[in-house]
Amino acid sequence: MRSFQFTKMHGLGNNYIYVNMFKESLLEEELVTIAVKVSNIYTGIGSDGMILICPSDRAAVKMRVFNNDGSEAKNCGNGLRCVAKYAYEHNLVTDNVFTIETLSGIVTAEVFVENGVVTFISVDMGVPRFEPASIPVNVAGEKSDVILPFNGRDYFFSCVSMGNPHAVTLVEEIEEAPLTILGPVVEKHDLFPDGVNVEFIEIINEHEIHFRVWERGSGVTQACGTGACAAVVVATCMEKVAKHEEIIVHLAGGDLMITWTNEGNVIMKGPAEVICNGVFYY
Ligand SMILES: N[C@@H](CCC[C@H](N)C(=O)O)C(=O)O
Repeated sequence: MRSFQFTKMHGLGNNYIYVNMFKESLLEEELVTIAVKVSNIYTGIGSDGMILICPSDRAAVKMRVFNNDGSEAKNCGNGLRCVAKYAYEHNLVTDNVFTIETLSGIVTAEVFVENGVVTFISVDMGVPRFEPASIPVNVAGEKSDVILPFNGRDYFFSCVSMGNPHAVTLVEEIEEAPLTILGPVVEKHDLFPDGVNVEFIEIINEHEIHFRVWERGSGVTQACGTGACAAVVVATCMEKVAKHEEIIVHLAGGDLMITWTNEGNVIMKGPAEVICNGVFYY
């Protein structure tokens, strides 16, 4: 039987099994199976997926993200904050500001430290992309908006890439959003050849929104960092929230602070927590 050491961490309840690939050596061809195994709540550890913290020749560290169905994603906002905390607290980096490579590019993270413990993290998530091919979404023309009829009602989804694909729709009452019914239908809709993360948002005022997510490859989660960024970008384009100001996104697991800056980058700020450390046998 083989084994590896892991740390389970969460960002606002969005929890992953983190593996330090500076020390561990998992076989590439087994990563999908291992991600599914560790995520299983009955026979594994139980998580939204698995995240590898790897050496990088382009940045201080590299993050690889696997959803709990084994699919690999190109980005993860809550994962980035947890990776930043782990990297700083395990001396993989020495500065408070450092870069993290993802499959969708390199981002910069800043950690805020109290008594050697990282309590808060800010990540420059880069520039959102709207072109249909960059999401990808199968629509003609330049606009990435789609209307999906469901249960006698038309849902208008604005699509945006934050390195991974998002479809965001506005609802009147967040508690009434058909998260578990419409979420999986949109996630696997033919319009989205790579699948999509599905977000429902309710505008509270020009500085606050409610947010619920159905994540591609993981289903309902407590929070989605890239989804919160996408939500603020879409709400800004619809002129529902203040432009270039910090917006508080209320997720099921807590709050994220998101700013779509004048320069075009999206800044995400929020916490990250360690749950436990252990050894996984497989
Ligand atoms: N929870 C993440 C996003 C994880 C990947 C996503 N499910 C995908 O497949 O793109 C976040 O915090 O951004």
